[in-house]
Amino acid sequence: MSTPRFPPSPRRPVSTQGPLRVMLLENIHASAQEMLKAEGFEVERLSAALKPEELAERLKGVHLLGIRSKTTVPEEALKYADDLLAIGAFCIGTNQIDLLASSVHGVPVFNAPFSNTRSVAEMVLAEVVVLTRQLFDRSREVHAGQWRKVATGSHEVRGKTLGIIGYGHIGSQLGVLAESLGMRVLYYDVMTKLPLGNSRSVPTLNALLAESDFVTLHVPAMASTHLMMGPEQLAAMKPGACLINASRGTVVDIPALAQALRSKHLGGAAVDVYPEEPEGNSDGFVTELQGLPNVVLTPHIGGSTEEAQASIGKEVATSLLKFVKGGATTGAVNFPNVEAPINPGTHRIINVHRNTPGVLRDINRIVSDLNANIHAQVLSTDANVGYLVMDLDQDVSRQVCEAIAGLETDIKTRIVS
Ligand SMILES: NC(=O)c1ccc[n+]([C@@H]2O[C@H](COP(=O)([O-])OP(=O)(O)OC[C@H]3O[C@@H](n4cnc5c(N)ncnc54)[C@H](O)[C@@H]3O)[C@@H](O)[C@H]2O)c1
Ligand SMILES: O=C(O)[C@H](O)COP(=O)(O)O
Repeated sequence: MSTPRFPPSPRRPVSTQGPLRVMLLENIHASAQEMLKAEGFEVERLSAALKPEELAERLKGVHLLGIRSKTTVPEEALKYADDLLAIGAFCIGTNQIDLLASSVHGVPVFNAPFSNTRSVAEMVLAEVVVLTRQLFDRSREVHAGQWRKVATGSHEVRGKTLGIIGYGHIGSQLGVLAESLGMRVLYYDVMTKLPLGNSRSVPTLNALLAESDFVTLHVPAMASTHLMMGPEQLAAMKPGACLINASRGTVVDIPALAQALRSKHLGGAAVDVYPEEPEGNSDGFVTELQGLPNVVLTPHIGGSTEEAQASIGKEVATSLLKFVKGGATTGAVNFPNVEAPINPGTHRIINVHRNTPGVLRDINRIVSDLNANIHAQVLSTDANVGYLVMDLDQDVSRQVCEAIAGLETDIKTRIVS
């Protein structure tokens, strides 16, 4: 766990006068833009990711940032983003964002934990059939005018074993779908998970690799999953088995996979995610897996369906709006979760501070010295920050807000009126 590096206290509330500025990157669905525009926000929507240096430059004056899996948000980019209120990750993974730095800069991160999971599960199931029938290779041959009608090496999926690594939202849905095709489903997870249908958990990764005709990865990118499928694990797979990775590119050792395919130890692979991916659609792409037989390569499209993207757009825009308008942090992945009902006729102060003893005492002293009446006050803390939502009489709220922002422990304070 790295040590938090708090930014210098701003000594002023975040200005939310005038329309809030929103920057949406990576072709985020128009549904998000429409919802945010309808609130009077100024929305800029770009089709590709930005490199960290450019992001840092363009974040100045931006209140809300929307990204997907390609935009890396390092601490450097947050340093000068004084007005940034929140980040929306319009996807599941949040490994591309420095979550600790975001938290200590007072910036909650919201994602969409479920909305594209069905799309991934459907694509992986299709790939199981495509790989076992070598459909891509046969199709490529016919496109090239070659007629090669063969049954050798082609199989039904009925009765075959699907091994799922990571039995979370995607893995468990995939298991149910695979059983409908008559597959036997095994899974390996570091957590105890309820087996759905007839699926069965196995105690170790090796046990799963030894029994599966298809191995599919559905784990998050984290230190413990980094290169979890390396030469040893690939060698432990059944001869002729196929590997599918639609999780994160860091999970599979690509040179080792290429070698296992070239040596014909594995019968095929479908790969959707790569250790390094291009920022946008106009960039070129090279991987060692290109040109290998029975290898399906897709450009990180597991969650890219119209249904999933429209739903993610609405889901994350809703979280951002609830945070901007009422300070709700429910679902934020790096922040204490607080949601307080709106008190009509009051002004709401939203404050993020360093979690050190005595901050609430200092804040309440300010309120008391200014003779303000508190209508509601909710505080929640985590190891690094405290998050306070407080409803006050309207006549003194601005003075209270200025005074709280002047505290040594202040990270980010604003008023919603
Ligand atoms: N290709 C795409 O477009 C696409 C789309 C959506 C999600 N994803 C990726 O898929 C990942 C999984 O998504 P999800 O919604 O199923 O996540 P989830 O959090 O619901 O499930 C992940 C599961 O992995 C398990 N796990 C963690 N470490 C493990 C380990 N070392 N070994 C075995 N199991 C482990 C967890 O306990 C959990 O059950 C996401 O984190 C994201 O990176 C990719
Ligand atoms: O984390 C995710 O949800 C997936 O990897 C999809 O990412 P994308 O929205 O960048 O396609």
